[in-house]
Amino acid sequence: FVWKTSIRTPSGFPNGPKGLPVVGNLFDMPSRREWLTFTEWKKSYGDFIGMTILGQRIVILNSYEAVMEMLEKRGTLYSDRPNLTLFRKWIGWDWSLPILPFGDELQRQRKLLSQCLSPAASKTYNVALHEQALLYCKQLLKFPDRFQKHSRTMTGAIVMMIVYGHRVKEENDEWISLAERFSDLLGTLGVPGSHPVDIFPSLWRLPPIIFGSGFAARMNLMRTILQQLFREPYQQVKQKMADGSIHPCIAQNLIETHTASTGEITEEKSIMACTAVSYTAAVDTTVASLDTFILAMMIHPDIQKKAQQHIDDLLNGSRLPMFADRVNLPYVDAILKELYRWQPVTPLALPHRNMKDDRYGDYFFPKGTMFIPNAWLFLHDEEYFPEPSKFIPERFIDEDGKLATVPRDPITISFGFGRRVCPGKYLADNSMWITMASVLALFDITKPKDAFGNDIEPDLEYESGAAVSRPKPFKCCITPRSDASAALLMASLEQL
Ligand code: HEM
Repeated sequence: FVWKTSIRTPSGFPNGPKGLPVVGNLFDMPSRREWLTFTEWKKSYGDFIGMTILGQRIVILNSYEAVMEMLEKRGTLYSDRPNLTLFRKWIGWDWSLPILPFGDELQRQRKLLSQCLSPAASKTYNVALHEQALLYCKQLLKFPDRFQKHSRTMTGAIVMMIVYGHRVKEENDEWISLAERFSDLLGTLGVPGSHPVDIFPSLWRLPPIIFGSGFAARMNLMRTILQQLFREPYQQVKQKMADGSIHPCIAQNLIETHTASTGEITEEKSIMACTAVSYTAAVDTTVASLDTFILAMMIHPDIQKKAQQHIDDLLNGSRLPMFADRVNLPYVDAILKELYRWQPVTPLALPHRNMKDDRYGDYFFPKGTMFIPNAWLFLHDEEYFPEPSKFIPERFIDEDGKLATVPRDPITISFGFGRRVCPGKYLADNSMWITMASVLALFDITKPKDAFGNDIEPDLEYESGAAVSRPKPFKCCITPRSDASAALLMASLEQL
């Protein structure tokens, strides 16, 4: 213990808060909205903040240029992940792509996903995305107060359809319920990497009951659910392929392209793993983005009206927006970029780790250092985004009313970096665009009123979970813009 926690800071390692003997900076680490503290610390420590927590060296990267050089250009060196022993050993999540260490399995899974989620491949899901956006609007029409629940249902339905060709039931879908149960349990485990077994990995050899019977029961339950999520939807795809009832989907595509002439499916475990992780990776992130969209439109009626005007000018109320209209609706895209910038869903991306000693300028980083890129800071840099706390989509529109080319496009920052960049980035972006365009065309989003007719102001503070930042629950009014828009939605749904 003493050896592990008393590793001396090597010369050239960046400065940071002083910390205590043995525990290091354990008590300096902010427990919520860490990116704001790291941004504040930049004033004292600069672009690199070096810390040690119980022997683990950590560097906060407050410099965009350093992130581009280290995580992007020297990507092979900086693509490992911290060793999340609790996930890997106790709940059996060692196959999960976001936590895989750098190596063959990571590369295999990323290659499989890029075959199905490249920019070109992502376009093939546009029909399914459009359909789900319309169904989402139908739910908004029926039960506007439950907009946050509808965002979750829609995103889950998109993933299950695209990944497994599974059409979810409106209520109590077995896979959605299981995946949601797993997400809820995950939320009870605290910040990944903070459990004693993550800090002292050899503890995993002891039974989890040393942390209490409730904890051990949770570990067991999570392990069981994960096994089900890993195997069963995949087996169902194989079954449906055999009886000819499969809907085109990622799992089917991967099975077909990896079936040898002998009938053997090569890389089958990796196919099962990269499909099974999609739900967890996609839902919380996309739902948080949609919540931010609704919130931003509610508190900026002028921006909402302007976007609606653009849509009306193009379509004259004759139909709802389609993907083909995207090029002619740059203002909707500008709103999306501003959402990624204003309240990034993953303000610190996910931590990376270096696999060899390295130097950057005068700094020295020993192998195994954990790097946390402060994406929030890069997206709130006044030099690139004046008045960064304000929601101003016009930053991304040029003099001709087209999308401007900007030096820091938020989409290149808010989905992470280098060889660990989010593989679902294009799918998520397309899904956000069609949902936003459909909602803007059909609904007015306004603040709710109190008993005296006054606007109820939302709490604009965000909650931070394990990696995702999302608005606190809020209320809003979502009403059809006119009788004609409700009729247009019904007509569009009939054409599906
Ligand atoms: C708005 C929605 C989303 C946001 C903001 C987002 C953001 C991110 C970020 C920041 C990372 C970490 C990158 C890094 O380590 O540098 C990540 C990783 C990942 N994302 Fe997303 N994501 C979104 C949606 C999706 C979707 C729809 C999918 C799948 C269909 C997905 C699958 C993944 C996977 C598998 C990883 C792990 C990659 C790895 O470790 O190599 N994400 N995402």
